[in-house]
Amino acid sequence: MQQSHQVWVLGASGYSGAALCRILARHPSVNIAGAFSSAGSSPVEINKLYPELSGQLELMVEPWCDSLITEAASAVDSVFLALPHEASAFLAPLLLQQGCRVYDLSGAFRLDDVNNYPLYYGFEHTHPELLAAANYALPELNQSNAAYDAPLQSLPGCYPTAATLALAPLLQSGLCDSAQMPVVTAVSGVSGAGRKASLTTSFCEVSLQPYAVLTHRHQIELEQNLKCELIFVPQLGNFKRGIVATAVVTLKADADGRVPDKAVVEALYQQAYGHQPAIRLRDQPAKIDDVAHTPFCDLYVQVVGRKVVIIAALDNLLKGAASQAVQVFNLSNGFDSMEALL
Ligand SMILES: NC(=O)C1=CN([C@@H]2O[C@H](COP(=O)(O)OP(=O)(O)OC[C@H]3O[C@@H](n4cnc5c(N)ncnc54)[C@H](OP(=O)(O)O)[C@@H]3O)[C@@H](O)[C@H]2O)C=CC1
Ligand SMILES: CC(=O)N[C@@H](CCC(=O)OP(=O)(O)O)C(=O)O
Repeated sequence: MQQSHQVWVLGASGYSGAALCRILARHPSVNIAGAFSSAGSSPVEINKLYPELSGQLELMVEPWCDSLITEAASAVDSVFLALPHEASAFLAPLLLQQGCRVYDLSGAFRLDDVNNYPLYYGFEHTHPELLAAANYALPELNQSNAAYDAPLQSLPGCYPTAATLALAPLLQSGLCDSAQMPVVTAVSGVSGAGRKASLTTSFCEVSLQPYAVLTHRHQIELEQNLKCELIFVPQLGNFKRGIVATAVVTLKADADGRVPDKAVVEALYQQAYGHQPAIRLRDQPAKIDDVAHTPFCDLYVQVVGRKVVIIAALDNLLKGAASQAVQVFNLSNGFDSMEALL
């Protein structure tokens, strides 16, 4: 029998942390040695916070305290951080110093350029060396085994997971007209904003609405991933979980005016993702209910003449956060990438 891998989950009282606990609890080679909420909160059974977990998961969520850091080296192999960005930026370096492997679900280590942190995240980053050392862990695109040995695994944002998976095969193929910027519009369920109460996400206030147009922090993350400028319009939808992202690109005509046909474009996606267990290539656009509560990203490609639309759908709390983190954990530790996820 394989030895149990000891893990902590910080942010376990939040949406993505609780989703992580639920998955990790059924991982045959993992023991959740600690699950934490913010300092100053009270210890609580996770199924008191999330009654749907009753009968499925018994786990105490304890208040975090920074003095626990010194116990990390002896207590755990890995720590999952499902925390606000700045809290991750502070804690990850301390946990790495203790020799733990860190899986960070926040944006604290996603960007290459440290100067973008004040602008897009509202804080000064004090560990630029970790931005270079972190692996940007999008398993279907970053497939080098060595990347998953890095002690710091930085998980992509939910919108960038959907939009990067949608666009990468085409943009990398050289078949697109580079004079036309790709356009991405994406609608997210309200759980994308986390569990903490806020007026904008309260029941009577939520109504389909674009926000942070061209200024969202995922704009820069997407441009970094796809190595081009693009237009990104996120929208809040009045449903709980899931994202549908619609990406639009234009194909380039060759010198004789010929344009690649649908079969050529579909073959690119088949080649990139046909063997990827967390991606489902669909012949119809997915609806939210097809992907909610699943670890999949569903992709649909339509081509008419030079016009291409790629539609990606995923659960923001799973393929956009917790199940992707477990996929990455599995890759780091030599398990099947979908262990505990199917
Ligand atoms: N929601 C989503 O769809 C996605 C979220 N993410 C990222 O994952 C992270 C967590 O998001 P989400 O689950 O939505 O957030 P939530 O607001 O639902 O949960 C945040 C968690 O962090 C805890 N916490 C807050 N501040 C601190 C602190 N200073 N020290 C220790 N614990 C703290 C909270 O504890 P308490 O309950 O006591 O307040 C809670 O457990 C964020 O970085 C987010 O950007 C990434 C992809 C998708
Ligand atoms: C609906 C909603 O509010 N969504 C969040 C994105 C959540 C996410 O995945 O991104 P991070 O990990 O970068 O926070 C937002 O727009 O801020």
